[in-house]
Order: sequence, then structure tokens, then C-alpha cells
Amino acid sequence: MNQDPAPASTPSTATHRQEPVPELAKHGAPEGRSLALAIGDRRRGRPTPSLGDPVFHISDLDIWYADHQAVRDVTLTIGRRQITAMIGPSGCGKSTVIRCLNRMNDLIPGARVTGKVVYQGENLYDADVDPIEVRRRIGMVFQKPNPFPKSIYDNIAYGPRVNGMQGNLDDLVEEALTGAALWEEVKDKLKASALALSGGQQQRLCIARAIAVRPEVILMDEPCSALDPIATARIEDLMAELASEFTIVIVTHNMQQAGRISDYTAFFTADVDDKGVRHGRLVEYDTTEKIFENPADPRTEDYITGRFG
Ligand SMILES: Nc1ncnc2c1ncn2[C@@H]1O[C@H](COP(=O)(O)OP(=O)(O)OP(=O)(O)O)[C@@H](O)[C@H]1O
Repeated sequence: MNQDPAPASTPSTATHRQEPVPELAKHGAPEGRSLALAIGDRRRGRPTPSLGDPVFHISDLDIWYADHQAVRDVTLTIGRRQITAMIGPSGCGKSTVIRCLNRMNDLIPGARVTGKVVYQGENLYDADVDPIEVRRRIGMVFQKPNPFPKSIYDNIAYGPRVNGMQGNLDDLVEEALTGAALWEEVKDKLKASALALSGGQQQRLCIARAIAVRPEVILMDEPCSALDPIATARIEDLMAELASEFTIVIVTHNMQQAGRISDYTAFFTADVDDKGVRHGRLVEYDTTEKIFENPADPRTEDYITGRFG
């Protein structure tokens, strides 16, 4: 296994200002290297992947939007302080599944879920579960950075204030921004608008905002797809650091990214039924090394090697 840092290969779609590029040399590995060589590049120093301490047990999960069954029969276990990547072609239900992990689908009219999402021993879909508390404990970072139109400080302080968290707010803001590797860049302009930050900085601010309320899990739905390769590399480094404290689940279209950062990978695809309707399903779930180097299902191999999707 090649130990050089891999290039972050997400194409640049950033509409924000470019970040300073001090890490260009560090991350600017040659283009065109084999996918397999990048596996685990950002996992170095992390423990061996393990499901021995599960956080989520998802079983028989079916998800509908009105009368369209978008996802069929998903069963998988997610381990504590693991980085779990969800990959697969567009429309196979990755975002739909990740949104079930903190009941974000509740906010979509017509969305309906059956089956179980057991989190720390409790089914998140039981009638007496408070979805607001679920979302505090299981935070989410979205594809497009979405800071509030407020100061950097207030973006971070908002959640702790609303949640009535005790302690010194200044310390909490510093801790969250440090945890998201943003403190040094913003410590002298905390009262400036968050909207003046670059795209990569905004995404790290959103990660800081997520960790400020002390969640146990961070869900990330394509967190780098609007970022340039340098900002992407910084977020990947950050994820590797955060994984010592948090459980991370990430949806990504970038297979190299899944290979570089994750411990486990779930590969989804969409089956087409006899009426031509597409239903997402989980094809294979295993350690990232296994999925990328020796997948059990030919559909996984076809996708990983670029023959499909
Ligand atoms: N809010 C929604 N309302 C109705 N249908 C939806 C909604 N969100 C997703 N779907 C449908 O559910 C299916 C799965 O979509 P989903 O976005 O979860 O897939 P995905 O694998 O994340 O796709 P992509 O990689 O393109 O983001 C698709 O058929 C999609 O049209």
C-alpha cells in the first residue's frame, strides 16, 4: 500500500473564494494513480476497523416518498468512532438512508419509514422518541455549506444557547472552532459575518456548529462536493481527527475519498422493478479495504472499477 497522501479528486465546483493553499504541496500528489493505492491513506494511525461496539443497528429499513419506495430492506450495523462511507450511483438512496439516522426525513412531506433504526439500544422511530433530541445527539453537515447569516461567533453559540448548555460560551466557541480546525483562521474576526468566509472555511464552520452541541454522531451528506481539492483535503484530515471522538457517517460520490478516509463502506445500488421503478438497496457492506480490494459482489466491483455508475 502506497503511503503517500492521495490527491483529493473532487472536481472544483466551488463558487466561493479560494482558500489559501499552504497544504498544496502536502496534498498535491500526482494525478492518475490507481484507486487501490489510495485506500486507507487518511486512516493511518487509526485503530483497526471494528463493529465490536455498535452505535446503530439498522434492520429491514424501507423508505417511501408518498407511494414510491425509494429504499428497500436495508440492514446494517455502524460501529462507534468508525467512519462509515455510503457510496453508490446517483438515486440509489444514500441521502435517503443517512437522513433516517437522525430522522431528517420526518421533515419531508410524504416520507415514511418502516423497519428499525436502533441507536444506542433505542429505536429512533418509536413513538415516544423526541426527534429534536435525536438531531442534537446526531448532528448533520450538508452538501452545501449553510452558515446562518450571523457572525462566526453566533453561528457556533446558537446551538449551545438554544440547548441551554451551561459553561462559558466563549470557551465553547473556541473549543468547537479548534475542533473543526478553524480557530487559527478566524480567532481575530469572530464578530465578522460567517458568509464572508471561503467555501471550505464555511464547511468547517458548519462542522464546528455541529460539534458545538456535543453530538455523539456526525452525519455528512457529500460534505466536500462543493469544495475545491484543497478544502476537500482539509475536511478529510479533519474527519480523521474527529473520528477519535465521534462516530462519522458520510455519503460521498467520490470513491477515492471513501477509500482514503473510511473504516467501513456500504455500497448501494438501485434495482429497477418490472414497472420500471427504481428502488435503492444495499448490495454490500464491509471494511473499506475489503470493499475496495476484494468485494464479494460483482456489482460492487463494477462500480468501484468504474465499469458501472
Ligand atoms: N424529497 C424527496 N421527495 C421525493 N422523492 C425523493 C426525495 N428525495 C429523494 N427522493 C427519491 O428517492 C430516491 C433516492 O434518492 P436519494 O437522493 O436518496 O439518492 P442518492 O443516492 O443520495 O442520490 P445522489 O447521489 O444523486 O444524491 C430517488 O428516486 C429520488 O428521486
